[in-house]
Amino acid sequence: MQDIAPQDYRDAMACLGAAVSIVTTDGGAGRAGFSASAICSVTDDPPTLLVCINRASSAYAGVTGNKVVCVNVLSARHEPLSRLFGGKVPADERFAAAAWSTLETGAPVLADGAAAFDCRIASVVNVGTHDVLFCRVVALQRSGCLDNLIYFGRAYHTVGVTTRAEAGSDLAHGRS
Ligand SMILES: NC(=O)C1=CN([C@@H]2O[C@H](COP(=O)(O)OP(=O)(O)OC[C@H]3O[C@@H](n4cnc5c(N)ncnc54)[C@H](O)[C@@H]3O)[C@@H](O)[C@H]2O)C=CC1
Ligand SMILES: Cc1cc2nc3c(=O)[nH]c(=O)nc-3n(C[C@H](O)[C@H](O)[C@H](O)COP(=O)(O)O)c2cc1C
Repeated sequence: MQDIAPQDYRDAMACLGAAVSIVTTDGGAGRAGFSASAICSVTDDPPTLLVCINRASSAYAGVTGNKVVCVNVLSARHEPLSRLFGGKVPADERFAAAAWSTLETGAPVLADGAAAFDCRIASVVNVGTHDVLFCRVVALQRSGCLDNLIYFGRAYHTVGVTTRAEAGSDLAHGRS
């Protein structure tokens, strides 16, 4: 096995582009949220996704205490919001920069996000510095699914369908 330094691993991971979401929580353990790219779909039955959260994150106590999260998928216009939720800014200041509602769990739902997955945390696996959260989706919200904010090469980018008025409904039916 090669001895792989964390920096070498990060340099290689910087080549793996990923969509950016804001993961939020609220409840007895407080309101919190952070920008996240380490998210993926696990299974559609039961609808489950996973989120990797650094245990050093300011959002960690809230997320694991409340046991609920909402994964708010971001569009291109949310880059400034993603920077705010990317660290060092107090939670109140992060949330003051956008409009929020709730679905079933009480975790904040971004009003104009591309999609929102409202989840209860079903199980947690500790791996190194992070916890992997397996999240059961209990409610959904979809709005204009026209573009995504992407993080690639340590910078923000956009990918999307901007020229077709029916793109949202086409995507909903799996057509491309
Ligand atoms: N999965 C995570 O926890 C991620 C954390 N970040 C945070 O944002 C900072 C800036 O990131 P970049 O500008 O992309 O430069 P970077 O060189 O720190 O990271 C490059 C890539 O490595 C991965 N990565 C970074 N930190 C990681 C961590 N602690 N655990 C697992 N994977 C990690 C991500 O895929 C990231 O895009 C990072 O230092 C980190 O604090 C960013 C992306 C993912
Ligand atoms: C584009 C981007 C993606 C990130 N992805 C994750 C992630 O998947 N998991 C994670 O724990 N932190 C991720 N972070 C870092 C957190 O957003 C945040 O910076 C970290 O939790 C520390 O912030 P704090 O000041 O709230 O403690 C990401 C940051 C950026 C800018």
